[in-house]
Amino acid sequence: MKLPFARRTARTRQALFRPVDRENLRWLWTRYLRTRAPWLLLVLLLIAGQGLVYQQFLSLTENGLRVIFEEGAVTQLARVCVLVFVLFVLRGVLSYVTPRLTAWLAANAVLAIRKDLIAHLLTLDLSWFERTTTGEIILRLVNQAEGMARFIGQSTANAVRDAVTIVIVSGYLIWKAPVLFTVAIVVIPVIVLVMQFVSHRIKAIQTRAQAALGDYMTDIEEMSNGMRTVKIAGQEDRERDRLFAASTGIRDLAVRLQATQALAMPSIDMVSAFVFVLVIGGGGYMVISPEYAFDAADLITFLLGLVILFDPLRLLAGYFAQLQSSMILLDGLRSLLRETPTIADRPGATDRFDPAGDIRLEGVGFAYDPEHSLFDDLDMVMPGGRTTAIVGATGSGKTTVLSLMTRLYETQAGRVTIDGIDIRDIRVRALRDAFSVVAQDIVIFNASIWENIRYVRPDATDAEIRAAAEAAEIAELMDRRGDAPLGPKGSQLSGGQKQRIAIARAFLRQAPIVLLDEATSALDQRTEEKVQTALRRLGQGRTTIMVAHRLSSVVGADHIYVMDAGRIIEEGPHEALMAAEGLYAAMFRSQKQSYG
Ligand SMILES: Nc1ncnc2c1ncn2[C@@H]1O[C@H](COP(=O)(O)OP(=O)(O)OP(=O)(O)O)[C@@H](O)[C@H]1O
Repeated sequence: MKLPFARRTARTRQALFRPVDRENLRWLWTRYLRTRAPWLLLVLLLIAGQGLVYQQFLSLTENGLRVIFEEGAVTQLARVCVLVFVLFVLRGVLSYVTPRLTAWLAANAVLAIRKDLIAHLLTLDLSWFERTTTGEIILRLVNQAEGMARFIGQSTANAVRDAVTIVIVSGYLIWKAPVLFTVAIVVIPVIVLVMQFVSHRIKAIQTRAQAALGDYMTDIEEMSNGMRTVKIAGQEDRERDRLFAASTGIRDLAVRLQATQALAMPSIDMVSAFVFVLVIGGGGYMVISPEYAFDAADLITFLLGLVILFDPLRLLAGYFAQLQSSMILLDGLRSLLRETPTIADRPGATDRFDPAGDIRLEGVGFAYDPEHSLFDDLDMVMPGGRTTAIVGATGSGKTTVLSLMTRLYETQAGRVTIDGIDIRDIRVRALRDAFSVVAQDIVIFNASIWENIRYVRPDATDAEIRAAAEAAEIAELMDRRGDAPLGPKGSQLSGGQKQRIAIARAFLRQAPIVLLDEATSALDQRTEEKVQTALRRLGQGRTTIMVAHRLSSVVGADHIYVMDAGRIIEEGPHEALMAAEGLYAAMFRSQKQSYG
């Protein structure tokens, strides 16, 4: 019978503070709190002051009672009353100053945590962002950081205050009546067991509650981003039901969490009632019995002491219950910081390379998902200063080639070189500075066209921005809209207008290598022709790599690669490919027939 119980206790005891919790707390302390140690010490002193106020109060009350019971001098009674009043004013002052100080300390610590999280987040690989939902990110940066502020600040300060009060008042009671106090604390093991049970459950519920909240935020983000599709497909009801279900899930978990946390306090209440019965009985007997030097004033003071202990004990129990939730939040924050970027500067990485040199893919192997490789042994050469085009069926890997060159993804075999230098030996910042990219997924911020173009080169002059806008055929719209923001994600612009902003950015950036991924696909034929001419001008003397479905736009390229399912199936200049009568020639003819 004994063994299973012992095992169970060992397991639950481990659950109260898991090794990871201890490690996380140590991290929180060394990284964010230790430097603030002098302030924390001051807080502790203020808190200890509050605890001492209670002890003094008890001692004064005892004196006051003696005056009443024994001597009956009114002046002495008045003195006691004044002192009690002064004590409570002092406590009032302390309980105003302490939270102000703790709130300030906590807010600063959380600001430091938030800054670290944001800075770390921006170092993570693109692939991490493609795996992680927006909800999970917001959850950490907003909710969990906020929760940490509460944990570090007010709740911990209060808990320390309560603990100090308990220690000081208990110390006083032990000194006054050790036997009676021993009777009172026999119930402590019961409290410990209840707390272990509660904390174990809270951790499990809080983990699920955090996941549910993250999913809910992701659902909201998806719904609001996809509103156009939702409305056209008439799926408002479905979205509503999805969000209702997610909200209901959160409600259920919140109720369960509160219910479990709330278990802590009534358990203390029940136990306290038992303690009072013991103390009134035992203490009363001691007063009545002549064997003990224990009078009515002693008993009343002791009972008052217990009453004073009662509230901090309840609050402390509540705090321990909350602490378990905070451990889950802390681990959530920590888990983000534990993510390490794989694409980072190698030791000794260089800034020195000639971006105008040839770009080569040598025996490149790559897979997004380990089960399905996309490239097995891919070789490509994009000569410096020339225009290379990559064409082929959708999903054949064209955009991925560009992603590997800019190190948004890392090759898993072989290497990519620029001017003969492995791009992994080049500093990531220096490598990316060498590229201007007009990608398929154009990011437009909710600012003016002007500001949107400037984004890629904040130090550009007004004249440079205007020239870029003119080259991209967007200057007229830019003037017309003035400072008006473009709506979230540029929702007030057409696809072609967004594309022209992206092209203007490429003009403004003036980087030595230009990557154009379906750069003009959304433009009408006349605008496309104008922009293409401008792009040819931009590409002069620069290495240009263009991905296009519309083959008419790659006719002028120096070299064309035709891709299929991650392999190069044909290559050469337009004329040679036409003469070869292969896939390219067939595609070109069929497009010519369709578009004229
Ligand atoms: N981030 C990603 N995670 C997982 N798989 C991806 C990712 N990006 C692309 N893929 C897959 O890799 C393959 C190649 O994609 P890629 O975007 O390179 O093709 P593409 O030739 O540029 O296509 P398109 O002409 O349609 O733009 C596709 O099968 C695609 O589903």
